[in-house]
Amino acid sequence: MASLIREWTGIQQFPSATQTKMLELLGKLKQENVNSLTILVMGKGGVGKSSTVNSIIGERVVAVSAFQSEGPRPVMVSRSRAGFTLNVIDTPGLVEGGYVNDQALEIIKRFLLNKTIDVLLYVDRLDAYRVDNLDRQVVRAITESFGKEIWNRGLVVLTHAQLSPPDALSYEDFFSRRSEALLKVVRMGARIKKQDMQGSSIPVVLVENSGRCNKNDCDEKIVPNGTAWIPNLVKTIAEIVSNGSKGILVDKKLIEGPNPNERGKIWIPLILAFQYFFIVKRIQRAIKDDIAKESKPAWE
Ligand SMILES: Nc1nc2c(ncn2[C@@H]2O[C@H](COP(=O)(O)OP(=O)(O)OP(=O)(O)O)[C@@H](O)[C@H]2O)c(=O)[nH]1
Repeated sequence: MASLIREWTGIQQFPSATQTKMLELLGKLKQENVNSLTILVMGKGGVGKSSTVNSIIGERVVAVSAFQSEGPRPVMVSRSRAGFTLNVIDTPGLVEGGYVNDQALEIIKRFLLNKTIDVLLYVDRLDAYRVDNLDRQVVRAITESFGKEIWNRGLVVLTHAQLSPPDALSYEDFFSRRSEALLKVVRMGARIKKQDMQGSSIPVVLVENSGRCNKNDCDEKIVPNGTAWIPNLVKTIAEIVSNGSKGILVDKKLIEGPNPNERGKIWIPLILAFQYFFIVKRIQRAIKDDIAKESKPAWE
């Protein structure tokens, strides 16, 4: 890949418990002959995509802003550690002025040309209470760009995970309702039936990018259910890579979609044969019959 690959020094910023788990997971992947991973991060604007990229890499590699981000994106950050290369691609928000930003999608697709997406992180916020038609359209746009199969390699990331649920709901209840609602939208937008999913359904992972994130005794950042979220996210990514589905190679054909001139070409000989046997032949026969019936021309 044409980007600059740097040593993954950010990993040393993690507490040692996290480092150990991460290196173990990378080791396992290497045992399965996976020496590099390309993770695509997508979602609406302001949901925490760039912050999540920074959290995974352990460095401030992409600009984060409470308002609309101005840093150039898509951008691919590549880091290598002990013979393993991690590529994370941050992308611009997919919604602009209440609509799916098709132009951003086009730019993302072209940026990905000849790359293989190993895992898609579809990012949204945990602290949102509704899903709407726009969410479905965003998922549909991703599906139309990369094919339904991308969701076999997809995982939903819910940021802002350190929240107190409203209406006396327990954290687990709130999380399961929010994830179910989002997964339903993803299945609808991707037009996938539950039974069509390879293996189990799309995993949902909690993320808290804030510096004020709670920590456990080992100094690891935890979400309110007690999970150390960085190793958990990496573990889920590793599970997706090993789930038996294939990564998505973004080639020219995928980017340009089916050639409209090719569409329906296969039917042309069939239609011609149908016309010949059922229309031309019939008319010919009718004319012949007509001639045979008439003894004297009508004009005489
Ligand atoms: N509390 C909290 N804030 C977060 C979290 N993730 C992101 N933020 C904040 O949300 C704002 C937007 O975050 P970004 O990472 O820039 O979001 P983005 O999806 O890349 O946004 P766009 O650049 O608009 O596409 C920033 O102010 C972040 O500090 C999180 O998990 N918890």
